[in-house]
Amino acid sequence: MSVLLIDIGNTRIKWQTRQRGEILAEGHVDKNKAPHYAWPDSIDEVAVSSVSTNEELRELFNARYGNRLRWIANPVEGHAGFHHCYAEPKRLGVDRWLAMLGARAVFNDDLLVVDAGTALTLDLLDKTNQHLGGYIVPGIQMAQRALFGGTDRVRPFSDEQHDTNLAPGKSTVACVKAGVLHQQVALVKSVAENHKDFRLVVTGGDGAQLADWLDSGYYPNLIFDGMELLCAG
Ligand SMILES: Nc1ncnc2c1ncn2[C@@H]1O[C@H](COP(=O)(O)OP(=O)(O)O)[C@@H](O)[C@H]1O
Ligand SMILES: CC(C)(COP(=O)(O)O)[C@@H](O)C(=O)NCCC(=O)O
Ligand SMILES: [K+]
Repeated sequence: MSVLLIDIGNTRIKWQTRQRGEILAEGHVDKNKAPHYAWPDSIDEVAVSSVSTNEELRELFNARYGNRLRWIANPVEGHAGFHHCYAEPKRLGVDRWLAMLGARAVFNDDLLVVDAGTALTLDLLDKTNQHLGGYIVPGIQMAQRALFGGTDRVRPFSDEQHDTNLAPGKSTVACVKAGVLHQQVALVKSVAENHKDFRLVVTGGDGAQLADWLDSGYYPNLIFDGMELLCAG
């Protein structure tokens, strides 16, 4: 049984094809290029998780995959021993929920699941699968854009591009890049410090960059792992 797993985030679409847990192929595409993208076809089942309300994409995948398609827009309440803490569980981002399910498949510990995408999310899941809550802040790109877009003189000067690290910046761009990265690393460290027994697990498009500055592994496939588990029942 082959499955196509598609994760629609606020910035881009990621996909993988899998057979019994083995990754056969993967890719990513900007949302606006999705209609003209060469989507895999010889597939038994397709699951799409989406945090973006996008009827065009839904119609696209519906037309392409018909009754093979399962659309996951919200966490499934009462799923396999997972306990929500939101009064309205459907409001929890389905990507956060799937990343927690995916992380649980790998680790039995208390978990701090960090997803560095458009937004940076941090979620605490204890050993009994009780979601204790989390944090949402702008992700790296969004935080930088807020500064460049919301001020007159903090500009993305093209003659100031360079590698990013946590050292104090010596140009506008360096100050913004180092500042935003430092802020994100410091937030994760601070939450981890307050939950010392929780294992830190990092995923998301900017997760590898973040994990470099943290005492943590990078697990790029947590959302897909969660989706595959959900599809398996
Ligand atoms: N090939 C890529 N294309 C676009 N963004 C990328 C790519 N590789 C890494 N990134 C980073 O990943 C971030 C998006 O992460 P992702 O987890 O895909 O977000 P979302 O799920 O919110 O769409 C971007 O802000 C960018 O910094
Ligand atoms: C927080 C998010 C925007 C993160 O999305 P992403 O960065 O992966 O695009 C998404 O999980 C979402 O829309 N959540 C709904 C609100 C909530 O989780 O409470
Ligand atoms: K995220």
